[in-house]
Amino acid sequence: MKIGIVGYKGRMGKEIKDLFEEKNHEFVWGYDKDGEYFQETPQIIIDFSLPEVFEKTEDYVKKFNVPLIIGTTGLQDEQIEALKALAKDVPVVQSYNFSIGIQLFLKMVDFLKDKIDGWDIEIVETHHRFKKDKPSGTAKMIKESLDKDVPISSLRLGNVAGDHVLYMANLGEVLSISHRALSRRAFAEGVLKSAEFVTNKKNGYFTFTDVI
Ligand SMILES: NC(=O)C1=CN([C@@H]2O[C@H](COP(=O)(O)OP(=O)(O)OC[C@H]3O[C@@H](n4cnc5c(N)ncnc54)[C@H](OP(=O)(O)O)[C@@H]3O)[C@@H](O)[C@H]2O)C=CC1
Ligand SMILES: O=C(O)C1=N[C@H](C(=O)O)C[C@H](O)C1
Repeated sequence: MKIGIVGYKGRMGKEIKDLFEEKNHEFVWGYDKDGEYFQETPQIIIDFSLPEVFEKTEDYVKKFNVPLIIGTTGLQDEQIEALKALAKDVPVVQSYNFSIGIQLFLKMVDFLKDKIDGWDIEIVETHHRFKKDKPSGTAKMIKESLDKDVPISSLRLGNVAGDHVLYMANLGEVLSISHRALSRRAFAEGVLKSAEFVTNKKNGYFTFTDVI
């Protein structure tokens, strides 16, 4: 497929471009801080950038009338609503984490959440020093799936690709679930799966849970 990437010069943008090209897909369009790269109209747009770029992404998706895969974190509620509106016309896949491991993590949370009433529960996320948002989108997803207002601690250390730990403790024991992304490849592979997933869809709002 012919892909377009918003944030194509960034860490995730480059990882996604590399993986798609390894799989014989073609990078034909991009948008980044210094503007547009245009070789051809893309068949899909992938956005890993910043919430402030969202309106541009929205405009380009409408202009090209193509599916959107969006992994940018820190989106405002109105931007999620705008994505849902966009999904009436084109397929949209939105997730704050495109790794398989975090999907399994969320399933474990779903299994545990009504069994830990009265326990102390805390989320700790660790990311590279360049990450702009805090707490991570994934930590927010874990909190949301717990249906509880639990504290989140954020560490910004070196070049960590993405660690999330959920701690649960009563007076006698500590239980934890943890996930570590060893590189950004794990997220890029989820993006590729999502791009394949939307190829036969006309429209609709999906998360990565729907994809796997
Ligand atoms: N859902 C998931 O699985 C994952 C989500 N993410 C999220 O993806 C996003 C990108 O992460 P990452 O690649 O590490 O970040 P980067 O900062 O490396 O990439 C973002 C890119 O967007 C560019 N950019 C900044 N401002 C603008 C602008 N106004 N217009 C156009 N482009 C702009 C940046 O340029 P410049 O560098 O010059 O500022 C950069 O090239 C983040 O929100 C992150 O949390 C990350 C990993 C996995
Ligand atoms: O910015 C990152 O790097 C990451 N961001 C996502 C998040 O905020 O949860 C996903 C992953 O942990 C890497």
